[in-house]
Amino acid sequence: MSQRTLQVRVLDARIGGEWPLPDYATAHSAGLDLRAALDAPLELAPGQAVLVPSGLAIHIGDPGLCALILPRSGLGHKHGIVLGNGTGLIDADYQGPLMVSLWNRSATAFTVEPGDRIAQLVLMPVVRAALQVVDTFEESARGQGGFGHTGVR
Ligand SMILES: O=c1ccn([C@H]2C[C@H](O)[C@@H](COP(=O)(O)OP(=O)(O)OP(=O)(O)O)O2)c(=O)[nH]1
Ligand SMILES: [Mg+2]
Repeated sequence: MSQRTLQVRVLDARIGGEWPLPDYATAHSAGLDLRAALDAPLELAPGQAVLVPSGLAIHIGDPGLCALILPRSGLGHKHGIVLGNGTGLIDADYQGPLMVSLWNRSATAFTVEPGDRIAQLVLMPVVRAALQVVDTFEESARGQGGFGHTGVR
């Protein structure tokens, strides 16, 4: 396991007070659960997306890292509560409030309570590309085949 320190600013005093600072739920969990720093319950209508503050700001400060915000599988599968942006990408130089775009993709309204764990943050390595323009590629076995060209079985 690799571990880094991560600078975090607590923007909502309930974090570290009535709600714990994000932590890994089990010894090998990859994600830190983020909470909804809401003042009141939030009802998400079917199809609605709302930007929810996490109450935190992070500064990764290392161009070799980023963070991803991912849905929680239970909320996503059982209740259709996923992310309005698919996946949130947090750049290493971002210092603003960490926000979670919560999207109710289901046909049923869903209520998020203040302090609910709504998404998870995963720190990831980044390899940045230096683009090299070429006229042709050395041909690979796959070539231009894609989008299911290998079939299903
Ligand atoms: O779910 C998310 C996604 C992004 N961000 C913050 C961190 C990220 O570094 C910044 C910009 O995100 P991104 O580059 O994905 O959005 P953009 O629409 O391209 O905005 P920008 O023009 O600011 O880069 O917004 C969040 O707080 N939550
Ligand atoms: Mg951007």
